[in-house]
Amino acid sequence: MVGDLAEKTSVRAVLEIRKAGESEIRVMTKSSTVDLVTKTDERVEKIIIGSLIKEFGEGTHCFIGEESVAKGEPCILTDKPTWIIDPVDGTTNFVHGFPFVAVSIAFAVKKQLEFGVVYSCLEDKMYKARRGKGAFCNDEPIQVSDVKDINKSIIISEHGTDRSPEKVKKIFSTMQKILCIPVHGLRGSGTAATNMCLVATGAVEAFFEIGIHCWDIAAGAVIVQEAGGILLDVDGGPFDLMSRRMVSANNDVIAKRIIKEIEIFPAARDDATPEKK
Ligand SMILES: O=P(O)(O)OC(CO)CO
Ligand SMILES: [Mg+2]
Repeated sequence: MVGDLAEKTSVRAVLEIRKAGESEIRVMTKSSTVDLVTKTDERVEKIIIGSLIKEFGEGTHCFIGEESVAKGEPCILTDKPTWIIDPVDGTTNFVHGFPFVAVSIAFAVKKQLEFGVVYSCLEDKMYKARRGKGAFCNDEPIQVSDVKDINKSIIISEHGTDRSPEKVKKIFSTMQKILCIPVHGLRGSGTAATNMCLVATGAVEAFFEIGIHCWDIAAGAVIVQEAGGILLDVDGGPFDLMSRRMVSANNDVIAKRIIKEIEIFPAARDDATPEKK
Protein backbone atom coordinates (compact mmCIF):
# COMPACT_ATOMS: atom_id res chain seq x y z
CA MET A 1 0.00 0.00 0.00
CA VAL A 2 2.69 2.47 1.09
CA GLY A 3 4.94 1.23 -1.72
CA ASP A 4 2.20 1.47 -4.36
CA LEU A 5 1.48 4.98 -3.26
CA ALA A 6 5.14 6.01 -3.35
CA GLU A 7 5.40 4.61 -6.88
CA LYS A 8 2.22 6.35 -8.05
CA THR A 9 3.34 9.63 -6.49
CA SER A 10 6.79 9.37 -8.08
CA VAL A 11 5.22 8.92 -11.53
CA ARG A 12 3.19 12.08 -11.01
CA ALA A 13 6.32 13.94 -9.91
CA VAL A 14 8.30 12.75 -12.92
CA LEU A 15 5.63 13.94 -15.37
CA GLU A 16 5.72 17.35 -13.70
CA ILE A 17 9.55 17.52 -13.92
CA ARG A 18 9.61 16.46 -17.58
CA LYS A 19 6.98 19.07 -18.43
CA ALA A 20 8.86 21.79 -16.53
CA GLY A 21 12.10 20.86 -18.33
CA GLU A 22 10.50 21.81 -21.65
CA SER A 23 10.05 25.46 -20.70
CA GLU A 24 12.41 28.06 -19.32
CA ILE A 25 13.64 27.17 -15.82
CA ARG A 26 13.87 29.98 -13.27
CA VAL A 27 16.84 29.35 -11.05
CA MET A 28 17.26 30.54 -7.48
CA THR A 29 19.98 29.78 -4.93
CA LYS A 30 19.98 28.46 -1.36
CA SER A 31 23.08 28.09 0.86
CA SER A 32 25.49 29.42 -1.80
CA THR A 33 25.62 30.59 -5.42
CA VAL A 34 26.14 26.99 -6.57
CA ASP A 35 23.35 25.49 -4.42
CA LEU A 36 20.50 25.76 -6.92
CA VAL A 37 16.75 25.43 -6.54
CA THR A 38 13.88 25.98 -8.96
CA LYS A 39 10.13 26.51 -8.73
CA THR A 40 9.84 22.92 -9.99
CA ASP A 41 11.64 21.55 -6.90
CA GLU A 42 9.19 23.43 -4.69
CA ARG A 43 6.08 22.58 -6.73
CA VAL A 44 6.94 18.88 -7.04
CA GLU A 45 7.58 18.58 -3.30
CA LYS A 46 4.18 20.18 -2.61
CA ILE A 47 2.54 17.73 -5.03
CA ILE A 48 4.21 14.71 -3.40
CA ILE A 49 3.43 15.74 0.18
CA GLY A 50 -0.08 16.89 -0.80
CA SER A 51 -0.96 13.54 -2.37
CA LEU A 52 0.40 11.58 0.60
CA ILE A 53 -1.56 13.73 3.08
CA LYS A 54 -4.69 13.26 0.96
CA GLU A 55 -4.24 9.50 1.26
CA PHE A 56 -3.32 9.23 4.96
CA GLY A 57 -4.95 12.31 6.46
CA GLU A 58 -3.38 15.32 8.14
CA GLY A 59 -1.09 14.64 11.14
CA THR A 60 -0.76 10.84 10.84
CA HIS A 61 2.59 10.82 9.01
CA CYS A 62 5.66 13.09 9.22
CA PHE A 63 7.51 14.53 6.25
CA ILE A 64 11.14 15.48 5.74
CA GLY A 65 11.36 17.18 2.35
CA GLU A 66 14.40 18.99 0.96
CA GLU A 67 12.54 22.18 0.10
CA SER A 68 10.40 22.23 3.27
CA VAL A 69 13.58 21.94 5.36
CA ALA A 70 15.15 24.74 3.28
CA LYS A 71 12.17 26.87 4.31
CA GLY A 72 12.70 26.13 8.01
CA GLU A 73 10.71 22.92 8.66
CA PRO A 74 12.42 20.58 11.15
CA CYS A 75 14.67 17.78 9.93
CA ILE A 76 14.32 15.31 12.80
CA LEU A 77 13.71 11.62 12.27
CA THR A 78 11.39 10.31 15.01
CA ASP A 79 9.74 6.91 15.57
CA LYS A 80 6.62 8.13 13.72
CA PRO A 81 5.92 6.98 10.15
CA THR A 82 8.01 9.43 8.12
CA TRP A 83 8.36 10.16 4.42
CA ILE A 84 11.78 11.43 3.34
CA ILE A 85 11.57 13.23 0.02
CA ASP A 86 13.88 14.78 -2.54
CA PRO A 87 11.55 16.10 -5.25
CA VAL A 88 14.35 16.80 -7.73
CA ASP A 89 17.65 15.14 -6.93
CA GLY A 90 20.18 16.60 -9.33
CA THR A 91 18.77 20.12 -9.50
CA THR A 92 21.98 21.40 -11.09
CA ASN A 93 21.65 18.73 -13.79
CA PHE A 94 18.00 19.70 -14.28
CA VAL A 95 18.92 23.36 -14.72
CA HIS A 96 21.65 22.54 -17.25
CA GLY A 97 19.87 19.79 -19.15
CA PHE A 98 22.42 17.19 -17.98
CA PRO A 99 20.30 14.08 -18.28
CA PHE A 100 20.35 12.60 -14.75
CA VAL A 101 17.54 13.85 -12.57
CA ALA A 102 15.68 11.73 -10.05
CA VAL A 103 12.71 11.81 -7.71
CA SER A 104 13.54 10.13 -4.41
CA ILE A 105 10.86 9.01 -1.94
CA ALA A 106 11.55 6.88 1.14
CA PHE A 107 9.38 5.72 4.00
CA ALA A 108 10.65 5.01 7.53
CA VAL A 109 8.94 3.68 10.66
CA LYS A 110 10.64 3.72 14.09
CA LYS A 111 13.69 5.22 12.31
CA GLN A 112 13.98 2.11 10.14
CA LEU A 113 13.82 2.61 6.38
CA GLU A 114 11.07 0.38 5.01
CA PHE A 115 10.66 1.37 1.38
CA GLY A 116 12.39 3.47 -1.24
CA VAL A 117 11.64 4.56 -4.77
CA VAL A 118 14.06 6.43 -7.00
CA TYR A 119 12.66 7.42 -10.37
CA SER A 120 15.36 8.49 -12.81
CA CYS A 121 13.19 10.80 -14.90
CA LEU A 122 15.00 11.07 -18.21
CA GLU A 123 16.27 7.50 -18.39
CA ASP A 124 12.73 6.43 -17.47
CA LYS A 125 13.94 3.96 -14.85
CA MET A 126 11.99 3.34 -11.68
CA TYR A 127 14.12 1.73 -8.99
CA LYS A 128 12.35 0.45 -5.91
CA ALA A 129 12.90 -1.73 -2.87
CA ARG A 130 11.03 -2.81 0.23
CA ARG A 131 12.94 -4.07 3.27
CA GLY A 132 13.36 -7.83 2.99
CA LYS A 133 11.74 -8.05 -0.46
CA GLY A 134 14.56 -7.32 -2.92
CA ALA A 135 15.33 -4.42 -5.25
CA PHE A 136 14.02 -3.79 -8.74
CA CYS A 137 14.53 -1.56 -11.76
CA ASN A 138 11.44 -1.29 -13.95
CA ASP A 139 10.21 -4.44 -12.18
CA GLU A 140 13.34 -6.49 -13.02
CA PRO A 141 15.36 -7.70 -9.99
CA ILE A 142 18.72 -5.96 -9.54
CA GLN A 143 21.89 -7.07 -7.80
CA VAL A 144 25.17 -5.38 -6.83
CA SER A 145 28.38 -6.44 -8.59
CA ASP A 146 30.45 -9.32 -7.17
CA VAL A 147 33.82 -7.58 -7.74
CA LYS A 148 36.10 -7.75 -4.68
CA ASP A 149 39.28 -6.52 -6.35
CA ILE A 150 39.45 -2.73 -5.98
CA ASN A 151 41.68 -2.60 -9.10
CA LYS A 152 38.70 -3.84 -11.12
CA SER A 153 36.20 -1.34 -9.74
CA ILE A 154 34.49 1.88 -10.75
CA ILE A 155 33.88 4.25 -7.86
CA ILE A 156 31.53 7.23 -7.70
CA SER A 157 32.07 10.34 -5.66
CA GLU A 158 30.70 13.86 -5.94
CA HIS A 159 32.05 17.20 -4.78
CA GLY A 160 28.90 18.86 -3.37
CA THR A 161 28.04 22.54 -3.16
CA ASP A 162 30.40 23.64 -0.37
CA ARG A 163 33.36 25.13 -2.21
CA SER A 164 35.48 26.17 0.75
CA PRO A 165 39.06 25.50 -0.41
CA GLU A 166 40.01 23.25 2.52
CA LYS A 167 37.02 20.93 1.89
CA VAL A 168 37.54 20.87 -1.88
CA LYS A 169 41.21 20.03 -1.26
CA LYS A 170 40.28 17.03 0.90
CA ILE A 171 37.65 15.84 -1.60
CA PHE A 172 40.09 15.94 -4.52
CA SER A 173 42.93 14.48 -2.48
CA THR A 174 40.66 11.52 -1.63
CA MET A 175 39.66 11.18 -5.29
CA GLN A 176 43.30 11.30 -6.37
CA LYS A 177 44.28 8.57 -3.91
CA ILE A 178 41.41 6.33 -5.02
CA LEU A 179 42.09 6.95 -8.71
CA CYS A 180 45.74 6.02 -8.18
CA ILE A 181 45.08 2.75 -6.32
CA PRO A 182 44.38 2.40 -9.31
CA VAL A 183 40.67 1.77 -9.96
CA HIS A 184 39.20 1.36 -13.43
CA GLY A 185 37.52 4.73 -13.16
CA LEU A 186 35.89 7.47 -11.12
CA ARG A 187 32.40 8.66 -12.05
CA GLY A 188 29.55 10.85 -10.82
CA SER A 189 26.03 11.31 -12.22
CA GLY A 190 25.29 14.49 -10.25
CA THR A 191 22.49 12.85 -8.31
CA ALA A 192 23.15 10.88 -5.15
CA ALA A 193 19.93 8.91 -5.57
CA THR A 194 20.94 7.75 -9.07
CA ASN A 195 24.50 7.05 -7.90
CA MET A 196 23.15 4.66 -5.30
CA CYS A 197 21.02 2.91 -7.91
CA LEU A 198 24.17 2.49 -10.03
CA VAL A 199 25.72 0.66 -7.06
CA ALA A 200 22.55 -1.42 -6.76
CA THR A 201 22.60 -2.50 -10.41
CA GLY A 202 26.31 -3.38 -10.36
CA ALA A 203 27.30 -0.65 -12.84
CA VAL A 204 29.74 0.67 -10.22
CA GLU A 205 31.15 -0.89 -7.07
CA ALA A 206 30.73 2.02 -4.65
CA PHE A 207 29.52 5.55 -4.09
CA PHE A 208 30.69 7.64 -1.15
CA GLU A 209 30.17 11.23 -0.12
CA ILE A 210 30.45 13.60 2.82
CA GLY A 211 27.90 16.44 2.77
CA ILE A 212 24.91 14.67 1.22
CA HIS A 213 21.56 14.94 2.99
CA CYS A 214 19.12 12.33 4.26
CA TRP A 215 16.65 13.08 1.43
CA ASP A 216 19.36 12.42 -1.21
CA ILE A 217 20.10 8.89 0.05
CA ALA A 218 17.16 7.52 2.09
CA ALA A 219 15.43 5.74 -0.80
CA GLY A 220 18.74 4.68 -2.33
CA ALA A 221 19.79 3.20 1.03
CA VAL A 222 16.94 0.67 0.93
CA ILE A 223 17.63 -0.09 -2.74
CA VAL A 224 21.38 -0.71 -2.25
CA GLN A 225 20.82 -2.96 0.77
CA GLU A 226 18.06 -4.94 -0.92
CA ALA A 227 20.29 -5.39 -3.98
CA GLY A 228 22.83 -7.08 -1.67
CA GLY A 229 25.06 -4.08 -0.97
CA ILE A 230 26.17 -2.45 2.26
CA LEU A 231 26.18 0.99 3.85
CA LEU A 232 28.80 2.29 6.23
CA ASP A 233 29.93 5.55 7.74
CA VAL A 234 33.01 7.08 6.10
CA ASP A 235 35.04 6.06 9.20
CA GLY A 236 33.93 2.43 8.88
CA GLY A 237 31.33 2.68 11.66
CA PRO A 238 27.61 2.04 11.26
CA PHE A 239 25.69 4.08 8.68
CA ASP A 240 23.69 6.94 10.16
CA LEU A 241 21.10 8.48 7.82
CA MET A 242 21.25 11.91 9.45
CA SER A 243 25.07 12.16 9.63
CA ARG A 244 25.63 13.45 6.06
CA ARG A 245 28.36 10.83 5.59
CA MET A 246 28.01 7.62 3.67
CA VAL A 247 29.80 4.84 1.86
CA SER A 248 27.54 2.55 -0.16
CA ALA A 249 29.24 -0.44 -1.75
CA ASN A 250 28.72 -3.85 -3.27
CA ASN A 251 30.59 -5.54 -0.39
CA ASP A 252 32.69 -4.78 2.68
CA VAL A 253 36.03 -5.53 0.95
CA ILE A 254 35.49 -2.67 -1.51
CA ALA A 255 33.93 -0.41 1.15
CA LYS A 256 36.82 -0.86 3.60
CA ARG A 257 39.46 -0.33 0.90
CA ILE A 258 37.87 3.00 -0.05
CA ILE A 259 37.43 4.03 3.58
CA LYS A 260 41.23 3.73 4.01
CA GLU A 261 41.64 6.61 1.55
CA ILE A 262 38.82 8.96 2.63
CA GLU A 263 39.97 12.24 4.14
CA ILE A 264 37.16 13.14 6.49
CA PHE A 265 36.02 16.73 6.97
CA PRO A 266 33.24 18.04 9.21
CA ALA A 267 29.63 18.32 7.99
CA ALA A 268 26.88 19.43 10.39
CA ARG A 269 24.31 16.68 10.89
CA ASP A 270 20.92 17.08 9.21
CA ASP A 271 19.26 16.91 12.63
CA ALA A 272 21.66 19.37 14.31
CA THR A 273 20.10 22.34 16.07
CA PRO A 274 20.11 25.47 13.84
CA GLU A 275 22.89 27.13 15.83
CA LYS A 276 25.18 24.12 15.17
CA LYS A 277 24.63 24.22 11.39
O1 LIG B 1 20.16 18.22 -6.43
P1 LIG B 1 20.04 18.15 -4.99
O2 LIG B 1 18.71 17.58 -4.53
O3 LIG B 1 20.36 19.41 -4.29
O4 LIG B 1 21.07 17.03 -4.41
C1 LIG B 1 22.44 16.97 -4.74
C2 LIG B 1 23.25 16.73 -3.48
O5 LIG B 1 22.79 17.42 -2.38
C3 LIG B 1 22.70 15.83 -5.68
O6 LIG B 1 22.40 14.59 -5.08
MG1 LIG C 1 19.20 15.81 -3.60
